[in-house]
Amino acid sequence: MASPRVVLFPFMSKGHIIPIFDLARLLLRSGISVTVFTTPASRPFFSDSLSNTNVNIVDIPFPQNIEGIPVGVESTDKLPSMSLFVPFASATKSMKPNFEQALASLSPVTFMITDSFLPWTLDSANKLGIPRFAYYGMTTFSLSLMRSSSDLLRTELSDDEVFTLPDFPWIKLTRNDFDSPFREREPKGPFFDFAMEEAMATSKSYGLIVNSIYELESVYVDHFNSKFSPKAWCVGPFCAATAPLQQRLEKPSYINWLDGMLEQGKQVLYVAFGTQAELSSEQFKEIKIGLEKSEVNFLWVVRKSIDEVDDGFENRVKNRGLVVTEWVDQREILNHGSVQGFLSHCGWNSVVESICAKVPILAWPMMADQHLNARMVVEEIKIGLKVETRDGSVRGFVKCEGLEKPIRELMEGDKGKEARKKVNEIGEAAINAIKEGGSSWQTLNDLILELTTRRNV
Ligand SMILES: O=c1ccn([C@@H]2O[C@H](COP(=O)(O)OP(=O)(O)O[C@H]3O[C@H](CO)[C@@H](O)[C@H](O)[C@H]3O)[C@@H](O)[C@H]2O)c(=O)[nH]1
Repeated sequence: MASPRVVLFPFMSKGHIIPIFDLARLLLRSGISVTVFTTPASRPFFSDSLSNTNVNIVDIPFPQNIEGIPVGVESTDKLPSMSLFVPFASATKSMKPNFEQALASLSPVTFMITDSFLPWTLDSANKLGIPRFAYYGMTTFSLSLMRSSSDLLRTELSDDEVFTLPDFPWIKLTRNDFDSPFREREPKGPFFDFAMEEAMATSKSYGLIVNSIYELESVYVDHFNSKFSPKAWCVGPFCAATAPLQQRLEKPSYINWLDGMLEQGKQVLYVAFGTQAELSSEQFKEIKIGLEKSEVNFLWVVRKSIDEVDDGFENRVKNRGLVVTEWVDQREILNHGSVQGFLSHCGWNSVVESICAKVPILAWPMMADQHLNARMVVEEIKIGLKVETRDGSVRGFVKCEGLEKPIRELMEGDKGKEARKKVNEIGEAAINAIKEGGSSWQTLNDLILELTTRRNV
């Protein structure tokens, strides 16, 4: 009998594509044939990352002539501004005819996992009688809190007024923990309409795939699955299925730099804010001062032009700090022996990667689900500390002092030590979850069995 075939279709954003590469590896390991959909400009990224696998890669043209979006931009990290997200995401709808044509030409597809940001793929799945799972880059912790808070957020609560939820009385939340437009009293606008379309398609899908681990958020997985549908399946951490590093002639210079730090017995703070967060110039300046004053060794990946950094800063910190403007292998950095802390925006992939590398986090959430992820990191699973905002509010400006103190605490203080101990324990459990007999391994097997039996009925 031919092996089951699964179709994967990530949204065109690095934070959504990268975990799907690892999910493909997890599925291959379970004897599944995998086809991944992408667009021509992203194809090289796919074929490089999946080169040592037999994943079938299909590219379909990305829509052209979308107002405001430069020609050739096929991934959100290349957008001139995140304000173009909705036109970009909405434009993907016109890929539907090509997607359906390619889908129909594949051998029978057992099920498909498509990004929740591609809600129109549900219709394609239904037309061809294929069960669709929506991939959410979020935790069930965030999903449960978002859904359970929606009524309270429609009341007169002020932005930083603390409230709790009857089902989770131990978590203190504020309106500011939720991103716009969801935190508004009367949410509306193009992004809200898009999110409603996404939620509607998800509610009619077969299930939700979550890049998390049952043990990490069992209360929230159980809550979600008892109150909402469709069912959320935690089959992560995907990154623990990552391919071993390939042989290479030369190491990137930042790895050589980290090697040097390790040889001198020095600990390094890794600083990176993902692919989407937009930092103001004022905020950028405070980071430089905070890093300089903290006196720790650091590797900072910036998405801004070097000119904004190059005011003598690099020269002043040259013996202990490295600023990198290129795309880096974040996992290799996090797993480097010298890296002992991560100043992170708490994008969910970064959190999972830090957990698997057993590196404690200094949380500085900026947008999307990041504030809720930061609550999970600091208050729920206690694997990190938080930067301090000037006025103590959730979204306040962070002055250099609000960075300097917690950076030192994370790298050298008792609270950092506790967080490091906790991340070691949780990291070990997370890595074990996808091994034979682990919770995610079992959940994925159950899912495959349910779907293959269903198809054979
Ligand atoms: O130079 C770089 C920069 C990033 N990465 C990788 O890119 C991914 C980034 O993902 P994430 O940390 O989640 O950040 P964002 O790209 O900003 O994530 C978006 O998507 C996430 C998943 O849905 C959300 O949790 C975030 O809030 C949202 O901003 C990670 O795998 C990183 O390892 C690299 O390997 N090299």
